[in-house]
Amino acid sequence: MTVLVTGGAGYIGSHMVWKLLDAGEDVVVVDRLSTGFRWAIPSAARFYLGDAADEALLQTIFAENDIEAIIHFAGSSIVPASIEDPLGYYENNTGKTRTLMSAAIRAGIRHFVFSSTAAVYGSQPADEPVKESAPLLPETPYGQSKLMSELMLRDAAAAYDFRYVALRYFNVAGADPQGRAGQSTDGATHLVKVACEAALGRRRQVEIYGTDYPTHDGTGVRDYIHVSDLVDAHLMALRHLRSGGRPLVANCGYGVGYSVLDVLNMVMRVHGRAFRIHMAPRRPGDTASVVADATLAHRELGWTPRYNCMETIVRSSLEWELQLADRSSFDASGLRKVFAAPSL
Ligand SMILES: NC(=O)c1ccc[n+]([C@@H]2O[C@H](COP(=O)([O-])OP(=O)(O)OC[C@H]3O[C@@H](n4cnc5c(N)ncnc54)[C@H](O)[C@@H]3O)[C@@H](O)[C@H]2O)c1
Ligand SMILES: O=c1ccn([C@@H]2O[C@H](COP(=O)(O)OP(=O)(O)O[C@H]3O[C@H](CO)[C@@H](O)[C@H](O)[C@H]3O)[C@@H](O)[C@H]2O)c(=O)[nH]1
Repeated sequence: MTVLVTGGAGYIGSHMVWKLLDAGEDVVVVDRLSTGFRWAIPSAARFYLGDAADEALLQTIFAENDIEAIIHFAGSSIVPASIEDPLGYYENNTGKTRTLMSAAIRAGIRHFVFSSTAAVYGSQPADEPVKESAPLLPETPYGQSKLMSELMLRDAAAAYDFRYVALRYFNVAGADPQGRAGQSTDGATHLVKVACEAALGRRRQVEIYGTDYPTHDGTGVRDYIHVSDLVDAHLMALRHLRSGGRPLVANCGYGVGYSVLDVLNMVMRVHGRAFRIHMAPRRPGDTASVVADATLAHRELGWTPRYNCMETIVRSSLEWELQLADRSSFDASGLRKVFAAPSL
């Protein structure tokens, strides 16, 4: 029995592949390498280069492997980019998820774990920490594209022999404590990565997008979850489905909010050196604050975070950034480039 990981060359997907292999699972990856890297996929996983919604490719994968479950990370994940290219986001996050689900159901694959997001709650969560039962009012195409996929999953599970867990991730950060994986995207926009790059002199400064939010210091507040705890929740979700568990939508976060300034100060403290910050206007699509109530994931999946400490998250991110200069000398096909990665 084999687990198919879509987007397994990406940031979260590559951590998932390591986690599954560590747990003794047989793993196949499909990834088109749009933002992921060939070198990020452990050699023990079988790799198919291509689109997660390429039906001919999926048929080949299903014919050559005994796929029992799909963990679907492949997608587009940048909130502001979805405002500039809404149809691209609906296509990659919703349309392609539909095609993949349909192929899976036709092939008799009954277990599906889906990457959803806190962005489904929109900018005015009724209460914080936010529960899964809060109003779903996504204000960006990104949040909307993921919510539409959640609804397709719900309806498919009601109609077919098919069960799923959709995990609503809050802000994922950090890197594998063993240093095998991390966030490697060029020109990443995620705050922790941006701040670590600035600390290491790879960016001139960090822009703070908005200082007039109704938060403790005026900057945006998020619930940062260590990527290793997140992929652990996926493994628990897989076990939940295998043991006959009901379809589930669950938040993944720690229930603790950090502002942009809190994060920047932590990176400076852990690294031991200051970097330049610049106060900038609010970024389109951003919300003031979003913090998870993850009671459901704890209760239904038995999920217990191990790295719920901002300092640990930052330390592992900095360690990965230091390694990345070496790793960046590989191109997307896994071949070593002849030049060093330019600094940002
Ligand atoms: N990073 C976060 O904080 C966060 C939070 C909530 C949800 N998510 C979701 O988690 C998933 C993974 O995010 P990530 O941060 O690892 O992003 P990522 O960009 O690092 O990884 C996505 C991977 O999917 C691949 N991919 C994209 N579209 C594809 C397609 N159509 N077919 C095949 N491969 C494709 C990319 O090449 C890449 O390897 C995404 O669906 C994202 O929306 C991420
Ligand atoms: O250079 C930067 C980058 C970010 N921020 C702020 O930092 C916070 C976090 O931003 P970012 O790291 O870009 O994450 P989000 O936009 O919150 O989105 C992430 O977290 C969501 C879940 O909450 C996921 O769905 C998305 O895929 C993922 O990109 C926000 O207040 C941003 O305005 C800055 O001030 N400067």
